[in-house]
Amino acid sequence: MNIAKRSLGAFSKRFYSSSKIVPKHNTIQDIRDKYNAGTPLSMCTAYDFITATWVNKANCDLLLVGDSLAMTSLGYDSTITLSLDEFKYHVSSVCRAEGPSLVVADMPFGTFESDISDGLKNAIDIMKLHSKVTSIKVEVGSYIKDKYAMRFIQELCSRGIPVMAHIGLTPQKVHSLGGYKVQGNKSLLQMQELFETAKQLQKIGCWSIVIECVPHKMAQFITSKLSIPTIGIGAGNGTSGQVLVISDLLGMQGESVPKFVKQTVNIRDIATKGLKEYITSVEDRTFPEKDSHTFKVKDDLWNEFLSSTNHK
Ligand SMILES: Nc1nc(=O)c2c([nH]1)NC[C@@H]1CN(c3ccc(C(=O)N[C@@H](CCC(=O)O)C(=O)O)cc3)CN21
Ligand SMILES: CC(C)C(=O)C(=O)O
Ligand SMILES: [Mg+2]
Repeated sequence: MNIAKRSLGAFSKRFYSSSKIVPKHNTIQDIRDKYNAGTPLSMCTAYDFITATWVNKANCDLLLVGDSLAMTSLGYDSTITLSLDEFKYHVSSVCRAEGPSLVVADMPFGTFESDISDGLKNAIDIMKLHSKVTSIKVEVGSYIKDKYAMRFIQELCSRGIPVMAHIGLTPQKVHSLGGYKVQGNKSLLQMQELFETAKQLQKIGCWSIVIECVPHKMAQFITSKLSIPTIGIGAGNGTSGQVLVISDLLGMQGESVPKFVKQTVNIRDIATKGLKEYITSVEDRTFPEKDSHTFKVKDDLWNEFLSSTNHK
């Protein structure tokens, strides 16, 4: 046994030291290291190749293919109507962008609620879309009321599928929550359940937790009692990191956004200004310009062409 162990050790040492199979993006361990060093984690959604290229180029730690794309990219009025096939199409396009951001993909509504084994199959299918998909994110209510989601998450974790849980305001439960409302501020019971849920999720193996729309104090308290990173959205700056929806952050839609959003630039205004300039230049024929936007043919060939036709 000693010999076997020694030779295996030698093999693995050789294998790893000469191996070129190193991930070209952040791993969960990289994120853990940053969290352990006390550095806040940045996460942002992306919905397609182009937005994913921006997120990677900006060196965002984590990239979420969020089911919010139903509303921001596809124009649905909630995340509930999004189909798994529609979602997968977006996950694939996001993953084609190169760069460091660790890709997490949401489990859309209806892909795991009816049956655990269906849910596992769908999670595996999402992971199989691209080697970049590193973790699945699952929305979960209180650990007492939502025993099903807790079990599903446990099944994923026990199979080695990394899970980022999502608690607080869980948009897929908009109807049972009665709207997109702040959570963990209504009653003692609700606050205790939120805290217990977070602890249970860590216990069953989640590697991180998104906390959405809860009071700053609650999110900070939960974060201080956990040893896995929390990623907040509308949860104050006491979490281990922050996540925002890219179209909110960059002002891509210009419609009303939740109060917790910080908009850093206004892409929609820049884009419409650029489009108006283009339209004007088309209408007044200043575009395309003679030299920079057009192609030429040699004079003698052109003359030959003209004389070969009947046209003068
Ligand atoms: N563009 C976009 N950004 C998001 O953050 C987002 C989506 N879409 N779609 C899915 C969910 C829905 N989310 C939302 C939507 C609205 C509020 C909102 O209006 N909240 C109120 C507080 C309501 C209350 O408790 O009184 C707010 O004032 O921000 C919050 C989260 C978060 N997610
Ligand atoms: C808002 C984030 C956390 C999300 O779940 C999404 O974008 O779908
Ligand atoms: Mg989501």
